[in-house]
Amino acid sequence: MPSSLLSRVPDRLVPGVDIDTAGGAPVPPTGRGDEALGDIVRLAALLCDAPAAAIALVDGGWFRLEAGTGVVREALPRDNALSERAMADPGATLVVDDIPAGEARTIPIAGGTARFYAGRALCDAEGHPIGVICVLDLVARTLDARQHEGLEILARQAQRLLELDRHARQQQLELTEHRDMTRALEHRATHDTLTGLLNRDALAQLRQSPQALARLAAGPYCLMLLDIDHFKQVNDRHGHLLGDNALRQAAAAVAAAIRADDVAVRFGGEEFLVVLPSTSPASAAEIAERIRQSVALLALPFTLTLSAGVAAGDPSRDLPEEVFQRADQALYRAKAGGRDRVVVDDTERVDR
Ligand SMILES: Nc1nc2c(ncn2[C@@H]2O[C@H](COP(=O)(O)OP(=O)(O)OP(=O)(O)O)[C@@H](O)[C@H]2O)c(=O)[nH]1
Repeated sequence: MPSSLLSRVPDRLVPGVDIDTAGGAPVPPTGRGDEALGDIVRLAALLCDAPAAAIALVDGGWFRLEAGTGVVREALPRDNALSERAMADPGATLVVDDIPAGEARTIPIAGGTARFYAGRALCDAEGHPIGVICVLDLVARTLDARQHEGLEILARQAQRLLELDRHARQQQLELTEHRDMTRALEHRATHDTLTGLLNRDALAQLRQSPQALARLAAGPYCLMLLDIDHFKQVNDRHGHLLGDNALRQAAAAVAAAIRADDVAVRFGGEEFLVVLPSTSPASAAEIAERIRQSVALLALPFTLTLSAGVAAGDPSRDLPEEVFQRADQALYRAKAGGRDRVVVDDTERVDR
C-alpha cells in the first residue's frame, strides 16, 4: 500500500489508534453486527483514499447508517441530502467534487464537515433505490476511473448482501409464523375452546405420554371429578349464553385452585376432571372444597353449586380406570346426598 494511501486510511482501521474526533465522536462499528457491510465500507474508504465511507438506508425521512467508517452520525435527514440525489439516478455515481456551502445539507464526518461526496444508489431486488453507499472527504477532490469502477462493484456487493439479509429475515419471519401457527393448532386440538382447559383428546394423549405416566407412577395421587349442579336448569332459566359464561368462570375457579403440576380437563359438558399427582386424599378434598366455595361465590345472577367426588390412587396397586370409577361413585354419592358437597371415596380396597 503506498504511504500516501496509508496516511489517509481512517484511523479506526488501525486497531488501538483513536480517530481524530474534531467533527464529533465517530460512531462505533455499525450495521446489525454485519461484518460484511462493515468490510465493504472500509474497502470503499481504502479504494477511494477517503477518510469516511458509509452505507445508509432510507428509513422514513432519514438515512439510517447500516455500516460506516469515519462517520459521526447514526442518521441524517433525507431532506436536501446529497444521497437523495444519488438515489434519483440509480444507474450512476453522483460525484460532487466540492460541495458548495449552503447548497446541500452538511455531512459531519470525523475531523470536520465533508466537502467531497461520491455516492451510488443501492437497490432492492425490484430495482427500487433503498439507500446509498458513499465515500466522503474533508477536502475538495474527485474520483479517478479505477475508484469509480471500484465503488460501482462495491455497491453491487452491498446490494447482494442486503438482499441476502432481507431474504434471511423474511425466512425467519415465515418460520416464526409457521411455528406460531403450529402451536396455535396444537393448542386448539388439545384445549377446550370455551373454558381453555385441556379437552378429552388431550387426556387421551396424556395417557399415552411416558412422562405423564411416570409422574403418576411416582407416588400416591388423587383423581377429582367436579360436576356443576342442576346445570340444565341454569340453561333453561338463564339462557345458554349465561350458561356458557358460568361454565367459563367455574373452569377458571378450578384452574386457580390447582397447582402447576395438576392437570384439569373439561371432561364433559359441565363436568371437570382433575388429576393431582403426589397428593393425599385429605389435601385433594381440601382443594375440592376450595373450588366448591369459590364457585358458590362467583359473580353470577344466580348461585352456582357443584358436587365433587375424590378418590386416591396408589400406582403400586390401582389401575387408573379403577380410581376413576371410585371418584365417579363418590361424585354420585355427593349428588345423591343433596349436591353442593365434596365426597371422598372410602371404599375398602383389596390388595392384589
Ligand atoms: N351453556 C352450556 N351448557 C352446556 C354445555 N355443555 C353441556 N351443557 C348443558 O349441561 C346440562 C347438563 O345437564 P344434566 O346432565 O342433566 O345435569 P344437571 O342439570 O347439571 O344436573 P345434575 O348434574 O344432576 O346436578 C345440559 O343441559 C347441557 O345442555 C355448554 O358448553 N354450555
